[in-house]
Order: sequence, then C-alpha cells, then structure tokens
Amino acid sequence: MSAGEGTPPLDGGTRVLAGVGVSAGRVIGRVKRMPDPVQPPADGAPLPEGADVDSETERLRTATQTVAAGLKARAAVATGDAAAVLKATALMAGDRTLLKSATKLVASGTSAESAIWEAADAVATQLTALGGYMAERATDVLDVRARIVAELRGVPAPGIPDSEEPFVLCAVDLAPADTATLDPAKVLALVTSDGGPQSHTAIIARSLGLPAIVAATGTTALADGDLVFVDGITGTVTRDPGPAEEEIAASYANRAALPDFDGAGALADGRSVPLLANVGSGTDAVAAAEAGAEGVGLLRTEFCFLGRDKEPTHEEQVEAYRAVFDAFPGRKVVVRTLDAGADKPLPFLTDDTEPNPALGVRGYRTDGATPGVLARQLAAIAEAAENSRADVWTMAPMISTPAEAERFAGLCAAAGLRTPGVMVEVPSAAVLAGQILQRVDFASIGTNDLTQYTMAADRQLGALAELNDPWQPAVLHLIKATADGGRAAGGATSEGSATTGAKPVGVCGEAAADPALAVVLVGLGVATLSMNRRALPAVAAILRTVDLAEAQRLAGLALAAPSAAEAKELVRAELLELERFGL
Ligand SMILES: C=C(OP(=O)(O)O)C(=O)O
Ligand SMILES: [Mg+2]
Repeated sequence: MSAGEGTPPLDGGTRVLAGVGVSAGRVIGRVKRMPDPVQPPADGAPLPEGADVDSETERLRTATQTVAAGLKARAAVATGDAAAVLKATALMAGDRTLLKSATKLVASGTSAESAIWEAADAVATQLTALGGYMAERATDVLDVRARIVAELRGVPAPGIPDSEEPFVLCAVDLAPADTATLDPAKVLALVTSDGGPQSHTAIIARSLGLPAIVAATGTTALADGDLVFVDGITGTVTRDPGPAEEEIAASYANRAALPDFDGAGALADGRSVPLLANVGSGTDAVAAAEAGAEGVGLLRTEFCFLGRDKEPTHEEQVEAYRAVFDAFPGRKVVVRTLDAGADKPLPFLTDDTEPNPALGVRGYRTDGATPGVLARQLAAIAEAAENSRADVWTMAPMISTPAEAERFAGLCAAAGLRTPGVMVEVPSAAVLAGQILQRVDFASIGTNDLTQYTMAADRQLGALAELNDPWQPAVLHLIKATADGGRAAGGATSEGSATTGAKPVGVCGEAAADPALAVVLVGLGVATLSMNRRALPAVAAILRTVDLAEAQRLAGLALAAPSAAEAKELVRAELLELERFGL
C-alpha cells in the first residue's frame, strides 16, 4: 500500500522499520523467523570425530525417522494443498532407496550429512532426467534432504516454522513452495526484507488477506519472539509497540465490515464499472463466480501448465479452458495466451540462458522463436469456446507494436476467435495505443509489467520497490494514453467486429486491486477492472463513494503529483471511507 517513499528508514535507531506495504491490515504479534536455507556440507566429508560407522548410521536413521514423523504429523492436521505437499514430503523422507544409498556412503566413511546430501542429489538427478511428473518430485527430494541435514545439525527445519501460537512471519522472501504450507490461521502478518510489490510474498498475502510488508531491509535485525506492530497500510514495522500502536491495532480490528460484493461494480452516479476476476484455473474461476465477479478479466493460461516441460495437448488445453468458461455462462472471459518467460518460465517455450529474460523472448514474442504453439493454443481456446456459453475474448501478452497487434488479430480470426485484444504492458504499446486499438477490439493494461518497464525496475527486486509502484505518475500518464487511444480508435472496426464508440480499455494488473488507485484508473478513462477475487468487496465499496467527475478530479491530482508517494497521499486523503473500512 505505502510506497515508503520519503519515509525515513529508521526512527530513533531501530524502533520503526520501513518497507513497502503490499496488503492492508494492522496487527501486533510475536516474530517467528523463517530459518535460513540449509547450506550444503563439504563434499565427501569424513565421519565426525569420535563417531564410527554404526553410530553415524544410527544418527542418520534417527534423523530421517524424526523428519518423516514430523511431516506426517503436520500432514494429518493440514488440509488441501498443504496436506498434499506435506504427505508427499513425508513419504520421501521415509524412502528406503534414499536411506539405503546414504547408508552405503556412511559405511564407506562419509559423514551422515554428506551422505544424505550426495544420495539425494543422485535421486533428484535421476527424477529430473525422467521428466514430467517424476521431475516435479525432485523438489520433494531436495526439500527432504535439507530437513534431514537440519535435523542432524540440530538447527530449525527450513520452510514455514511450526507454532502453536499465531505469529508474524519474517523472511528474506517466500518461495512458491512455501505458500502451500502457509496456514493463514497461524500467520498474523508477513514481513520480508527482500521481494517487491509483485513478489510471491505480496501476491500470496493479498490472496490470503494477510497484512504484509516487503522490502523492509531493517527487519533482518528482528529475532524470534520480538513483539512487533505490523502496519500493512503505512508499510512500517514497530518494535515493542506501546499504547499508541495498541490503540491503532484495536481500532483496525473494530473497523467497519466491508459489505459483500453484490456483483455489479458502479460509481456513486450509477455508472457501471464491471469488476472482473483474475484466475489461473477452473477452481479459481468457480470461487471468483461465487464472490460475485462479473466475468474473468484475465485467465493466466500459463498457470494451468506451470512446471510442465512439454506443451500441453489440445485436449488438456480444451479441458482447462472449458472449466473456466463453464463458471461464467453468459459472461465475458478474457483468455490471455501463454505468457511464458521471465518470472514465469515454461521449459517448452523459454530459453533459460537469456541474460535478461524480462527483456527477452517472452509472451507473444515466443511465437517467433517457437512457431506453432500459439496457433495450437488459439485452436484449443476456439474449441473450448465453441460449446460454452461464455463470451470469450482473447488477448496476447507483451505486445509492443501495431504490426504485432495486427498479426495477432489475424491469427485469432484464422482460429475462428471473434474478439481479439492485446495487453498493454510495454510503454511503446501505451504510446501507440490508438494505432494498436485500430487493429484489435480491446486492450487490457498489465500494470505489473507496465510499471516494471516504464520505471526500468525489475518487478521482483525488493531494492527497487519504490520505483516499482503503479502510483508512479509516469505510469499513470501511460494508462491515460492507453485509455485516450481506446477513445480515438473507437469507430474504427477490426474485421468482423461491429464496435462503435470507444474501444474498451481495462486494467488487470495488481493496481486494479488497490481501492484508491482503482478510483484513479476509472478517472483516467479505464472501463473495467480485473483483480484477485478477494479484492472485489473493497474496490466495489470505494468506487461507490465517487461519481465520474470526482474520479476524474482525483486522477488529475495523481497525474500532476511529483512522486508516487505524493500521488497516493493526495488521493487517499480525499477518500474518507478508506479509513472506516481499514483499507
Ligand atoms: C497482469 C499482468 O500480467 P502478469 O502479472 O501475469 O505478468 C501484468 O503485468 O500486470
Ligand atoms: Mg504481465
């Protein structure tokens, strides 16, 4: 939420630590640190002093049994994805082949730590070579290995710490694998010293509704058991909170409850602003429909196939897309073609040796390097759309030029897809939005990437979090240019389209989920907003408090501000309901 820009990093030495608030909420709790990653033992280290083969074998056996039993016990009380991940890891910890190979190494005079490290390495390499599902299991083996070595060393196991009491989780950053075992009933808030506003930590925190702060470098000094006040709105962590912080946390806990989203986004003057959902699977889509989403503004198709080393078959694709379409009969579903590359590698499309993957062959650009995948995907989308009642729109990520937009529209037409569009994520596409939108039917602004490319700041990097803020006035100017382009292109029709008036321009980046920024986006001329389903009630409630003229006035204030922090502060100061709902 807060850019932290202009905020002093430390107050009176170390009491107030500043970062970037990425998910609202104010809580007090005790810190638990994510253990440091387990460092590898020296290659082929000998038996420790005083140990013999028998005692070292016994030590290894006991460590593996303890790890397996601990994981099994946690799996028994976990649910959903977490239970599945823990069960799989527990099974791996008890794997006889792994223990047998490690025991052999101990028998030849290697320490238990080195033996299990080496044995697990060999198993992981074999699994990786087998590919597909087996290759995915390699991660479990490496996870188990780290846990066994931690047990042998007597240090905390890697991953989310286990605790009876709810705690504030402090970490350098969270990996995707950590997310499955993160229990929102136990974790009060997330604080990371690294990671940017689009990091995994930020995305998970928002989707779980947990207060979160990223890029809070000073928090590396926090230790297990420290009492802290976490303010996800201002982006600050306060050590040893006193009565003032207790009062703020208590008043946050007593904030007005947000009304459920009624399924019709609108401004105070009744002007409709459809609120759509970002989804990555059929399950997500069902949950979004239940939350009242008016359709899908972004189906991240690559999320259906992440971790796959082979292109999904036509049938697999049709099934995955149809599951989403079926959740929204009669509603708009915007399908984005595979956005492989940079933060979302897909081995069958991306080259992992590129020096600058974010500036490389990603998104639509992969069609040049690996022709055919895009055309096959469009055919699968068309087939899934044909027998569904959803109104299917199709867009390409990372479009940079009018020629690319025209070619994509041609590919859609050839596949029988009626409503082609583009994502505006690259500044060149925003600048030439008028020309681009003469060639396609709609645009959806990906503010996560548009911010990254406008500010030349890697979206994953905590150190550049202040630049990587969609409140940056330069980004807002490009959003306005895109919306203006949509208006200018209105009336120009692409083949087969009967569009009149403005060509619709929506936003599907994280900016749409920030209620104050959502008002600004509408004021800049954006027609629809697409977000994580959990953000729908907050965005809907704040939009209802302004009419179009007010939204335009606030957008004007933000555009004229000299910094992201000032733009945000000026706009937030005028939206009084934010405080009431604790947003
Ligand atoms: C929605 C976007 O795409 P992704 O986050 O999947 O790159 C974006 O860039 O804003
Ligand atoms: Mg993007």
